[in-house]
Amino acid sequence: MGIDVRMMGNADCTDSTHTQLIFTAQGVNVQRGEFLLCQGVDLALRAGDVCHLIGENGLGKTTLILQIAGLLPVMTGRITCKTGMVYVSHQLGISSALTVQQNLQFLLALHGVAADDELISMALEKVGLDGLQDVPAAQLSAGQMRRVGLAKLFVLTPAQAGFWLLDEPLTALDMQMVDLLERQIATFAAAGGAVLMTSHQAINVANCQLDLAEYAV
Ligand SMILES: Nc1ncnc2c1ncn2[C@@H]1O[C@H](COP(=O)(O)OP(=O)(O)OP(=O)(O)O)[C@@H](O)[C@H]1O
Repeated sequence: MGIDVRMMGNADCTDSTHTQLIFTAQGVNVQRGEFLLCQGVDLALRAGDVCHLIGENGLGKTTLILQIAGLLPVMTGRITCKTGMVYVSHQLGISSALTVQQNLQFLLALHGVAADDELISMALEKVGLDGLQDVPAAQLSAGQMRRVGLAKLFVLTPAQAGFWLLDEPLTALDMQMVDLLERQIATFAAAGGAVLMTSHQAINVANCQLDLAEYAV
């Protein structure tokens, strides 16, 4: 991949080649309602950073991602993001009633991007869904469903959304797609984007990691 893997301190990926600060979490408590999972999480990501969020099952990785995405409240601490955000999760966002093409049109519309058929065709081809654009998502395999969500990452530019928040993006993907996605992440980071992603697999393109175990209560 031509990318250095540098496992560095949790709080700040300061070795990034870019200096522009994109995302910060300061003293954030990871919690579901009253149930506190992790305390005082700090993270600073600059343009070019790809951060691997790790921790054992149930520690709160998805919960923190949902808090960052604004889908769960941040009761303690502060999160700032200086750019548009793309959130990809295996649980949310794809409607089984809509076709592949309609789903992607909808996902792009959420980011204020016009449904350009040529752009969508290009993205679907990239993620190996060409020919399936008129198929209802209900008829897709788990891996194909994942690819619909990931197609967003092949359409939006860092200028449109410079922060990617990816929850288990590699789950259910074959090795070829994992390789393609890692290359896309590396390209995005090199173009000035920043990424925070969970995965129980190693991520070759990560340059830092956030270990939630260090903040567990
Ligand atoms: N919808 C929910 N309502 C209430 N509690 C939940 C809900 N989803 C998860 N939890 C609880 O919150 C805790 C953290 O879950 P979370 O999904 O954030 O963990 P995780 O680190 O992402 O785990 P995994 O590696 O298994 O995906 C768990 O103890 C879980 O029981």
